[in-house]
Amino acid sequence: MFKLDHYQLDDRLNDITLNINSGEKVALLGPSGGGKTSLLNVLHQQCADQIAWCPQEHGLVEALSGYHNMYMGQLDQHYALYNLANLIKPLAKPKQAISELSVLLGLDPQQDLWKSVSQLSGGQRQRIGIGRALFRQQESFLGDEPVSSLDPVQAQQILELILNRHKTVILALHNRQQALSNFDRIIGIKAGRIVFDSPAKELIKNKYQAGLLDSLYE
Ligand SMILES: Nc1ncnc2c1ncn2[C@@H]1O[C@H](COP(=O)(O)OP(=O)(O)OP(=O)(O)O)[C@@H](O)[C@H]1O
Repeated sequence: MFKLDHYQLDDRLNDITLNINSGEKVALLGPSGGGKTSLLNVLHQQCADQIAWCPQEHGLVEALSGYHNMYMGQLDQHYALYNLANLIKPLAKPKQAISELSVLLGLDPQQDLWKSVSQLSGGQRQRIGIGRALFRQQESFLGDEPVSSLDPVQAQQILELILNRHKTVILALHNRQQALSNFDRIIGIKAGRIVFDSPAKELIKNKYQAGLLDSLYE
């Protein structure tokens, strides 16, 4: 589904060979500046219109409400006139769907959805960005540290929501434990190279493999 063969991107990514199949749940781990975002961007570009995409910089429109920012996830799936009508007065169907989604994200559908996003906290904005990606309703979700601003309980709930709603998930994460306990496959990236690509269970039970994970951050 996602395939790279000795891929090079200036000095950001070096000799990346990678195959991620439909149905895989993959976490990208590595130090800051290691290349996780660069890799996600390249994978996203391979089939952008079929992906629920949650970048680190959410690119929310500050002046618009949380509702309208979440709706943007489906902007390319509707006619311009439908989008315009919904901008002027939220339409019943997306309003219902986005309200339900906001509850699952721990947002108040009466309050938080209707403030302009410039009035929301960092964690609330992050959840609006996740909501926009979820609202795309695609089989694959790609996200760059999507739960980094959330408390551990909420982060876990939202990770599960993302994992349960998508067949294929690829997330860059900073939290090793979140990666090991929720994902099947872990890819370690450092200085633009893949340092290891391993089943999570091997990293947990095999001492040599666990050492690889430690060395990623040394
Ligand atoms: N647009 C760009 N043009 C050139 N180099 C870039 C660009 N964006 C990032 N880089 C460089 O590429 C390298 C990898 O950055 P990248 O953002 O992919 O890492 P990361 O693992 O996602 O880091 P973080 O965890 O801090 O988000 C870094 O050295 C960074 O300075």
